[in-house]
Amino acid sequence: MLVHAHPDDESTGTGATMARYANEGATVSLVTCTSGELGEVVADDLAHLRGNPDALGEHRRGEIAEALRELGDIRHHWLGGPGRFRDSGMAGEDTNDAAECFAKADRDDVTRAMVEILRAERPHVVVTYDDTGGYGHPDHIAANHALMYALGPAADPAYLPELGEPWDVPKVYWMTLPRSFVKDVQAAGIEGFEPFTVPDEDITAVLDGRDHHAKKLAALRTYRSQVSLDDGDFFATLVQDPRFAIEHYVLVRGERGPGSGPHNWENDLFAGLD
Ligand SMILES: CC(=O)N[C@H]1[C@@H](O[C@@H]2[C@H](O)[C@H](O)[C@@H](O)[C@H](O)[C@H]2O)O[C@H](CO)[C@@H](O)[C@@H]1O
Ligand SMILES: [Zn+2]
Repeated sequence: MLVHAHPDDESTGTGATMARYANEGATVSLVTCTSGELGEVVADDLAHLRGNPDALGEHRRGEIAEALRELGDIRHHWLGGPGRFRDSGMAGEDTNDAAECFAKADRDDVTRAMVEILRAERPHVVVTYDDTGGYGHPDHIAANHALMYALGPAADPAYLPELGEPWDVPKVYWMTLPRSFVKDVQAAGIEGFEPFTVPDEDITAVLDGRDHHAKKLAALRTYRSQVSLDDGDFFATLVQDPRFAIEHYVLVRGERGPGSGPHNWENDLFAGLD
């Protein structure tokens, strides 16, 4: 199970991982916390969505449905239901304080909604952002908190038993990028990734999803409101590189399974589970 903040985050950060496990017949579920109502609309033929959060949210809900079909058989949940928690906007924007935004949502409401999904899906592995949200977006940080604060209650038989049988998630990973990745892409002229990386020795798992790079690209292409892969900017250049389908994780809960290479990286998130 993967927990992401906005439509398109799942494909950008973990699309190849999702495609690999869906291809292998594993049960892959996704929790998206907001519909991304405040995103910048990059496609001029979608200009009518600019300044119309409800319309953009509805449009992005359609985009993610199409994107997930490109990745494989993915079970999709909106945290609290579609539109329940709304996009908080980029860090520092006034919208970060809007009553209905995800970053300001009531902790009990968020935990209840996440526990309901955790107990329904009973995932052996859960993936989300690190506690910086990857790049500091309030909704990404809130998504990390939504999962991490729900792990205890989900496993507690005394917590809202009406939400289902308790479930203790065996393994949790946070997504990240190794510092070596930056050196690789800098050689290709792609700058700006350094702040979002960790030392290679801090990585615990690497999923080489290059066999699924095409699916990751196809999923990203469905997000026309947010992503243009043909404008030659650094992101468009990055995603075309097959190395973009190599996805890296740090284990933050559970036992590390067998690995390989100089840092003994796991190459399977289910490593060590029976
Ligand atoms: C990848 C991601 O998390 N995107 C978020 C982010 O989008 C950025 C935002 O629209 C900003 O104004 C742009 O300049 C930047 O290029 C975008 O990546 O924040 C949005 C608002 O919270 C969110 O909807 C989008 O999914
Ligand atoms: Zn996001």
